[in-house]
Amino acid sequence: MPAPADPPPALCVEELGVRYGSLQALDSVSWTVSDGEILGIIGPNGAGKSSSFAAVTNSVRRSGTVSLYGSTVDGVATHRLARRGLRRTFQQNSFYSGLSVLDNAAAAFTVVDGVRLAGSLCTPWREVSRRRRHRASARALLAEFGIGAKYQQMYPDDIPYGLQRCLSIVLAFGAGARVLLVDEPAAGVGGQDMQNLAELLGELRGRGLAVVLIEHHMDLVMEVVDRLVVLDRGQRIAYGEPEEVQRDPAVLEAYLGRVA
Ligand SMILES: Nc1ncnc2c1ncn2[C@@H]1O[C@H](COP(=O)(O)OP(=O)(O)OP(=O)(O)O)[C@@H](O)[C@H]1O
Repeated sequence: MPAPADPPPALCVEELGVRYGSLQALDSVSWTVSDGEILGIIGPNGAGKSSSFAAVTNSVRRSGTVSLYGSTVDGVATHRLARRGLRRTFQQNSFYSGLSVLDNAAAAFTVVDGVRLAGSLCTPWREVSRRRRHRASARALLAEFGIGAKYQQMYPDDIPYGLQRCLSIVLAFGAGARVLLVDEPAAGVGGQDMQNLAELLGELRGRGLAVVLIEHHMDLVMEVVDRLVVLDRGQRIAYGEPEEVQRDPAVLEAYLGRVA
């Protein structure tokens, strides 16, 4: 009997290209990430890291093919990809700033469950119990990730910045991410906050998420990633295990050498 085929990777990116006018921001870049794995994308400023996320989520015009769990998602709208579990966080936090941390988290569960306008009008009591359920799930999610009652009642902008960065990731998880693209979570954080981020990303990997991490802080990258893609001027110049990539002369020249 033939051996069963390996399952497809969570996300498979093939020959991704992005062009802004005359600038080739990304040129035929390929990589994969699997469930329970963290893939890092690094590279100097302007290398094409954020464009990679924009391309994968179909928020810019791009060439190449992207497959989610074996199904091509070329041309699928960004919000539909999110509903299918491909979600991203941004360099800037994007909370509902007029809602408490708890209500932001409850909104994530509403996203998963869907908004039911007809239900709200015709069976409002069901809607009330649905909202109560979402708040209970939100409270449990936040508590599970160490965001206690004290912070849950506050506005996101009023909680410590390091916690805001973790909250973005927790909300994306709560909203149903199976493949999570995390864009520079450690920008502006340090010390214990950086360690908390590393633990959070490791926790999500342990829960089977496929995580793609763009990050400039090399200590965080080297602590958490399983594999690395290195970009420079839109080209993939290295791809592999962190230790191997770290020794690659092209990487030392293009990126690590400039950091040291
Ligand atoms: N919307 C845009 N229009 C035109 N050029 C853009 C646009 N977005 C990015 N670029 C350019 O494309 C190139 C790649 O940008 P990108 O933001 O993907 O790089 P990056 O690796 O994420 O950089 P950084 O580390 O500074 O965030 C850069 O030269 C950038 O100036």
